Amino acid sequence: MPILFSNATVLPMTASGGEPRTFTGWVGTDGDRIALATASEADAAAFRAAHPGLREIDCRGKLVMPGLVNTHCHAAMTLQRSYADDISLMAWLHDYIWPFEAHQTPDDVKLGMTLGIVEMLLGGVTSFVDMYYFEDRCVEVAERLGIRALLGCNYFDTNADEVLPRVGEAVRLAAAGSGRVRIAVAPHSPYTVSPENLLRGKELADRYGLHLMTHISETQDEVRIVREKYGCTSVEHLDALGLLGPKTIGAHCIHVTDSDIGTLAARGVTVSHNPQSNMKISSGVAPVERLRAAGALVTVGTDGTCSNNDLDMFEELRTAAFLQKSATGDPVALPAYEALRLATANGARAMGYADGELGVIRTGALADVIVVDMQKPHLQPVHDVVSNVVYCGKASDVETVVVGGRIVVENRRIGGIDLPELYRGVAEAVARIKAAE
Ligand SMILES: CSC[C@H]1O[C@@H](n2cnc3c(O)ncnc32)[C@H](O)[C@@H]1O
Ligand SMILES: [Zn+2]
Repeated sequence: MPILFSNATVLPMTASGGEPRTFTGWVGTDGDRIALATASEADAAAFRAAHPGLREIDCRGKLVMPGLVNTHCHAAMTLQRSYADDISLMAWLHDYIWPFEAHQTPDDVKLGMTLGIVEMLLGGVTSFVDMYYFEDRCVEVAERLGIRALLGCNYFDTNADEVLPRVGEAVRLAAAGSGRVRIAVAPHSPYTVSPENLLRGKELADRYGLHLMTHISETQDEVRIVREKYGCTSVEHLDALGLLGPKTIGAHCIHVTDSDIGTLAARGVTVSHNPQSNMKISSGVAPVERLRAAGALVTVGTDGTCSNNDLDMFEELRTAAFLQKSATGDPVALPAYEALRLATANGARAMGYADGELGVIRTGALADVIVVDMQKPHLQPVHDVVSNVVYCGKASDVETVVVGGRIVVENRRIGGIDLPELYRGVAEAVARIKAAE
């Protein structure tokens, strides 16, 4: 059903160039696309007349903007939220996360993924990039809840023979759905996956035309391990193997040399910056401003809820901006509009959408749109709407969410989801997994 958002403050965003002006007006959808973005009441009236039976949503005092794109996540790790805090990445993985994950069933992952997607949708995330296991369950949940997703089949050396032969099947499963959910190949990292298995993943990605995603240069420990094994940096290692290209998404990229930065930019790699996870695990600060200056495509992700510990992208992009200002000693670093662009238009590009096709509000773009209620104490007054969104916004300010022209959240409710039942199921699964450890 076509939708008309009326009397809204509209923040269109742009894929490149300067800031477009916000305007007061109307945004209309038809099918999965935006069919109207106008300040003209006459155009809105014509749209109404041409679309009898449309759903009109009064957005007085509200902001209509593109949905947020989370480019690095392990959504099913909601099961491990606050399970292992205040320790280093290596101890966290070896002593807590991997033992916990060893006892998870596909249905547990389905529950964790459901909780993660519910949290993201309610917080205005309309697209996400994920790396985890049991992709068939993840495809099923993403399709059911209506979010847009790029789901990476994660593997290590230990399970490459099990995961890689299933990639083709996952691709076919996703292709049979709505088109909003796609599959990617996801070797865990250059320190846990051998060159041979990295190349097997790359071969599959090329064969099916898929994205490839991995963790890159996340900690000093990684840098040391990779240098000891291969005599070079993680970026040099992956580049020598031919793994870096425009369809590669590298999470973190913290401990990178000037030459690595040049390589990431030259190859067109997406760098998913995950500031809260990096701060919490004390991994370091990614050189976002230097990456941007070199021309790299930088985006924002939350990482999993065991290292964050939530999936609030408003918080995340605020942290991204604050962290660059703090780390560089320059208050001008990563200004509000640029931070928001990382989490909208840049994220869309990272997922393979053409500039202007997603992550912006313009006629012809995919209709992934959110309505933010600005009638909140922390969002008033509005000297600058972008500043308010980036520096004051919260996931809980999102009222309505539309993905591909379909309403998936309305008045902060997701149809067909019984939240108390979901929380009970999650608690039971977690209790069983912990008892088995
Ligand atoms: C790649 S998902 C599968 C695998 O990776 C683990 N993991 C989650 N977050 C991180 C991170 O920030 N760095 C390294 N590994 C991570 C996750 O628990 C799964 O085992
Ligand atoms: Zn991660």
